[in-house]
Amino acid sequence: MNRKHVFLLNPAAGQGQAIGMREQIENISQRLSLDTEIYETKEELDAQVFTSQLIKNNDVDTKIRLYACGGDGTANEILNAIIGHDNMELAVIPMGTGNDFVRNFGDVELFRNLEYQMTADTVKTDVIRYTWKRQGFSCSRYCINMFNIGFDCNVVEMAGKLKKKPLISGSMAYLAGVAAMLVKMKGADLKVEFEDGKVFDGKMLLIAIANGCFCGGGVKGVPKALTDDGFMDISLIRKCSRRRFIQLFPKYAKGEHLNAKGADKLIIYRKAKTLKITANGEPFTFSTDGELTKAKEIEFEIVPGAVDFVVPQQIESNK
Ligand SMILES: Nc1ncnc2c1ncn2[C@@H]1O[C@H](COP(=O)(O)OP(=O)(O)OP(=O)(O)O)[C@@H](O)[C@H]1O
Repeated sequence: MNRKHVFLLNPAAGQGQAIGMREQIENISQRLSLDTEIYETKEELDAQVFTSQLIKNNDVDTKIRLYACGGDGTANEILNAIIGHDNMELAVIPMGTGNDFVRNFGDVELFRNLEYQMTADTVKTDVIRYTWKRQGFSCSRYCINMFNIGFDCNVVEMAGKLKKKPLISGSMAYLAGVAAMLVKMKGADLKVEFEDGKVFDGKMLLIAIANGCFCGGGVKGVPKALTDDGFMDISLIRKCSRRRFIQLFPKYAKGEHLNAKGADKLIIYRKAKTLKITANGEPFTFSTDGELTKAKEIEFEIVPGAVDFVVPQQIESNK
């Protein structure tokens, strides 16, 4: 089978570092005699549109490795084009702000090594399908890393606004977003229906529905999530005082909050294959792999082993 390597560079991700990769990609491709194409995304959803077109024009004997050179948002767009198609592999070169999905596979720096990426094997990775109504029509899309609603989602929203200001980097914007949201402590008011019939109905600080553990640039908010166990992990933190959450936050960031004192009363943590969330009132904002949407009701379902994901390993040097 033939093999092609297609790099999608997102100039809007992180600090725009993806654009600087062009020369390095060309040099390595030449040295390893690889069939390579480079494409610079032009706008939101362009990575998905370009990939769909590529799949349409592909012959059945060519395997394509697609490299999301950006953050989780770029990877999400490629995922939504390749899902259900044979001979497609997803690689992520972390050049975004948070780069949270690759953190599930160890050293982020390994993912920045192009040669490792171009020669690595893939692993089967689960994804989460979600269905919601847009202008009366039912839509389904896929998430590779995490959904956030409430506190974490509000931080993403605030950080997105701050990032546009001059001299504020992505990580600074995220920290400022956390600070702003600690002042507001705005959560969400939702009905959460678990697959075993249990229901949580009311105000909460946040809920995360996760395939991977990390959000917000390394915050290990859903610490038991595994990308290949056939389950999504659901972490719900009940409404609590600012003081209580500030106490908990250092543990939350490190993924040590589930064993903290009083955590059993504050946190509902479950593994599940399906889940339904409905707004008690106005539609709520949710973040999918860091991108924001509004919905009144969403249904989630795990799709086990849906993607061949490239996991680079250190290559032993001969020197
Ligand atoms: N040329 C472009 N101009 C503006 N936006 C673009 C362009 N190309 C892609 N995008 C959009 O940029 C957005 C951000 O990309 P991405 O999520 O990969 O980076 P990030 O937000 O810095 O990283 P992370 O999600 O890991 O924090 C995506 O919504 C994508 O659709």
